[in-house]
Parts: sequence; C-alpha cells; structure tokens
Amino acid sequence: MTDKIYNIVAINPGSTSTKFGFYHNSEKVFIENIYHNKDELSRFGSIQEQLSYRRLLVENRCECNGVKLSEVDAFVGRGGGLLSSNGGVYCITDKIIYDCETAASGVEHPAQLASQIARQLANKYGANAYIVNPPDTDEFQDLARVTGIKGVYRDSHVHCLNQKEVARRYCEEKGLNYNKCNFVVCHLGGGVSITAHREGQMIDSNDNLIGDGPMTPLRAGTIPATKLLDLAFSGDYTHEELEDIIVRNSGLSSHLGTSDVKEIMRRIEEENDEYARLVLDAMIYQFSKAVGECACVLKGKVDAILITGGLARSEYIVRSLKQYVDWIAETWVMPGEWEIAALASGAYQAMTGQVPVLTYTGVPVFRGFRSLKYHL
Ligand SMILES: Nc1ncnc2c1ncn2[C@@H]1O[C@H](COP(=O)(O)OP(=O)(O)OP(=O)(O)O)[C@@H](O)[C@H]1O
Ligand SMILES: CCCC(=O)O
Repeated sequence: MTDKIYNIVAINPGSTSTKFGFYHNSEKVFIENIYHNKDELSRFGSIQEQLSYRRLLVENRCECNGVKLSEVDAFVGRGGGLLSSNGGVYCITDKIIYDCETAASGVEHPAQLASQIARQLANKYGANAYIVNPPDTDEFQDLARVTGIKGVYRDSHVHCLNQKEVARRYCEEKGLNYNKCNFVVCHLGGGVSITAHREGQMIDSNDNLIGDGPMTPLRAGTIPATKLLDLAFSGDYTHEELEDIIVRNSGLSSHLGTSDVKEIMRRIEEENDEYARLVLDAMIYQFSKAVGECACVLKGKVDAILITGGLARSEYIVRSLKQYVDWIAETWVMPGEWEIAALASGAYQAMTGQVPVLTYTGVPVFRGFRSLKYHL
C-alpha cells in the first residue's frame, strides 16, 4: 500500500435527491444531499433526460465546495439499469453505459444515471470511473429462484450496496473475513430487504419491489395470491395503479395514513392508539419471520444478524425485533444507510488493489434452467 491520498467523488442519484460525497481514501471530507422537488424533475420527459442536469449539479457543487476536479482520482457511481451481475467493483465500460442508457434491467430508476455521470466526469477530468455493488447484483443460489409456477422465477432485488458495506464494517470491527462468514442482513427502510449472506454471497432474500416478504412503511410485501387476483380483477384498479399501491403506497401508510414511524410511535405512546400498535407490531413480526427464513437457508450457521436502514433508528423496532431473533445469533445495529461511504470505499479498495476490478459482461447471471438434465 502507498501513502498516496486518493481523491474520490461518489455519486448516488435517487428519486427525490442527488447525493454525492468527496472522500480522501475512505475518509469522508463532505457529503451533500441535493433535494429535487417534483416540479424541478417533472420538466424532463424521462429519467435519461435528467442526465446533464444532474451531472452539472454534481460538478458545480463539487467546485463550490472546493474540490479540484482535475485532481480527482476516481468518480464512482451506484450503478443500476444493468443486467444481473455478481457483486463487486466494476470499471465503467461502454457496455455499462449502453445498458444504463437503455435501462437493460427493464427498471427505469435514477440510479442508472450514476455510472453515466461518473464516466462523463472521469473522461473530462482524466480519472478512473467505477460502479460498486449495483442494485442489479444477483448472487442467488438456484434453490432461491424456483417458485411454484414453472417459468416464474424469483429475482434478486436487494439493498446490496448498503448491506455489503454494513457486513464489511462489522467484519472490520470484529476482525473477521466477510468471505468466510454467514450473516442475516436486515435493511429496514422505506423498502426492506432481509438477506442471507453465505461466505460473501447474497444467496437469498425477499424481493420487496415485486411484493414479496414483510410489509414496510410504504410497501405491501407478500399478499395472499388469490386475494391479490381479486383486487386485480375487481375493475377498481389499472395495472399501474395496483403496482403503485404494492410498491409505493401500502404497508404502514395504507393502514395508518403515514409511513413516518416517529409519528406512529407518538400515536401509540400519547394516544394509546391500539390499531397503530397492532400494525407496527405486525410489521416487526413479519421482519422476524424473514430473518428466521434466512437463518434456515444458512442451516442455522449465522455469525450475526446485522440491522440497518432508517427503521433501525427506532429503539422500539430494534428492541422488538431482537426479542424474536436474538436466540439465533448476536445482533448488531448500524442505523441509516452507508451508500456514499460504500461507493468511496469500493473505489479506494479497487485503486489500492485490495479488491479486484471486475468487467461487466452484459450476460445475465441467471438465464433459466434449460441446461439442466430433464428440464422440459
Ligand atoms: N429516528 C427515527 N425513528 C423512527 N423511525 C425513523 C427514524 N428515522 C427514520 N425513520 C423511519 O425510517 C423509514 C425510512 O427509512 P429510510 O430513510 O432508510 O428509507 P429510504 O431511504 O427512503 O428507503 P430505502 O431504505 O428503501 O432506500 C421511515 O418509515 C421513517 O419514518
Ligand atoms: C435494490 C433495491 C431494493 C428495494 O428497493 O427493495
């Protein structure tokens, strides 16, 4: 390792904000979160059309904060829009840019702008360009993919960047090797992914984006299939409306009219709101069932249960969840999300040779089971 200090700009565009951070090696210099109101973004016809706007924002705000862009060693973005790939640090190639521009994953999300912004800035200022553990990461074992209907498979939609960073930090603190440990990592935020990590691979998880697993402050989680069919064919909803409910407008918000857990706790504590308590407790109960599933997937060999995300700031949620699961393994709580730090740290580790720099192939990691003997 050298004494060189690497200057790193990490970029994470979200639905309502563009977050970016400036790092020396993996030490934060600053993080800035630029909020976009609806009107600001609604003048763009598509997410892709927001590219120049968001890139200029990052560039200008970096300069305003005193970052000498010509001295930046790496621009690193979150990724997104890609075909499924293994976790890790990837150099941003033309293939990545093409797949992001065309949202090859089939899901349009502002995250797909991250690699494009990173690459444009890296080209302009002569730096490296990376993405780290993109949301398109798929490390599922085959067993996790099969459903009860042939041809319908489960996909990996995990808060991979944050989950792997939390696991990495736990290992750093305890002197462990992530690739030799088993964890259940619970990302508890507006969306929830509860994931079995086996020796460095995220082998199974719920898929909250398609209505699978626990309900969340905003999402439905698993709904009994034929009851969902009844809703779908009731004539009361279009396909888009029902999808919007499942992914963005259900969970705590459906029951209680708010997804704000602090407000829900206020109702419980100050107004003795019994229904609010029932619904909040049910959500935590569902989290615990998902942890139990992961523990079984790991055959009981769980080194720790790591709890992160905005909901991990709630003492009530953490305490209640621990009561269900702490017989399985030690629990470790790291509230909030660590995505910008994870990006910077990934770029730093790549530039210092601590992790390999991977090349995105554009060949999805899962292509069905046709190659298996006796598959009809
Ligand atoms: N201090 C707190 N106490 C209780 N609940 C909190 C606290 N801070 C945040 N939350 C709750 O955490 C949830 C939001 O979590 P988070 O900010 O991780 O979500 P997000 O970033 O919007 O979504 P995602 O995590 O899926 O990317 C909300 O329900 C919010 O009320
Ligand atoms: C990759 C993000 C997963 C989610 O939002 O549920």
